[in-house]
Amino acid sequence: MRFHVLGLGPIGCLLAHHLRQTVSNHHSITLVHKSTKYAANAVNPSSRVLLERNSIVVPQSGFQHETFDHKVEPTTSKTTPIESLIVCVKAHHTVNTIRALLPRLTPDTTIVLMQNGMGIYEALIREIFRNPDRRPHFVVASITHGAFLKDYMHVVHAGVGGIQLGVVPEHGADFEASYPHMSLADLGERTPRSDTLRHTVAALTGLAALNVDWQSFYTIQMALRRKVVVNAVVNPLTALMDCKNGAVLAHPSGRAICERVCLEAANVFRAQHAADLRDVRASSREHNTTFPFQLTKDALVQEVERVAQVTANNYSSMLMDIKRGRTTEIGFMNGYLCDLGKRHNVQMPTNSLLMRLIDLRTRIPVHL
Ligand SMILES: CC(C)(CO)C(=O)C(=O)O
Repeated sequence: MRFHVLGLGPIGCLLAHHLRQTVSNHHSITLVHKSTKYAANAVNPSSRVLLERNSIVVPQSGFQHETFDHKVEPTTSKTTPIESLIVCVKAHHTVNTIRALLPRLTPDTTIVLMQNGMGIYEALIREIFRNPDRRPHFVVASITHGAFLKDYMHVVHAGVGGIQLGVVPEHGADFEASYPHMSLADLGERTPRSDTLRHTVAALTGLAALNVDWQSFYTIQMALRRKVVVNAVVNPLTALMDCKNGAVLAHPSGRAICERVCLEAANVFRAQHAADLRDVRASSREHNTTFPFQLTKDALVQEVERVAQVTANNYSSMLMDIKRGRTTEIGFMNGYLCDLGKRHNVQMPTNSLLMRLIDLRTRIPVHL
């Protein structure tokens, strides 16, 4: 089996390190670097992926390296098909990077989406994998680990959380059939196509140190929706105020904004749930008719409070992006919620204002 890790930010390094530690050396793990400069340093025999926890640094070697630059086509020498692609690039780079790797992706490939935000899978389906019969398998994940890069390929695992992953249902296959007792046998009869999915799920769920759970797609969707709301509050507020996550809800104004974002999110999730119910009734499939409590405004506010507290000492990824002059993932956070609002005719004034403020913040160079 050939694993490729695309994007060597904190989560990419964390996963690559634990994968190499866990899976046998018969399986190759290739790190796909964003530029030749980084790849050239990485192929140096002394180069390692460094994982730091509680000030102890553990080096990990045994990787292959490739270059990837989302502005250029991959070179023709790198033509081997990719079996398992673990995508850890920023949400807004995903479509471009995957498009450039397209000659190496087949319907047998399994793609794991590990990013912050929502709407990435939908963008890939809309813009690249339009034909359902030629689509790779997709796995989506929600991650609650806290990690940051100290240096290139040196990740600090600052807060131990977990990874929940779910297989995106595709026509003809219901991967949730036996939930909650899912096993690899539920991934269908053994074919080259189902094997990449089976090996990917087995490898990821084997990463004990990262607390990886395989969940039903419904559970993952719920986790992702709750996480996107947390990000829609914490990320823009910390980026605008230049503060750590713990500070945003410490003042009544921050709490008031949080309440507004959560109310708008709960309203749009409710509208989406009602629309799903109408579709399901029309198709006479079974569906849970009750709106999930976890997506109500109060439950969302509680979740934002919980995460802001657990990650109180962290700098959000959006604040770091702004400090480094990089594009933020706001389009896949508040932007995702606003798009959902448009689709279901729900007003989203606070989310849309936060988007505009972040846009302004990235255009006006302020020295933080
Ligand atoms: C949960 C949170 C806010 C933790 O920092 C995060 O996911 C991010 O920074 O993007």
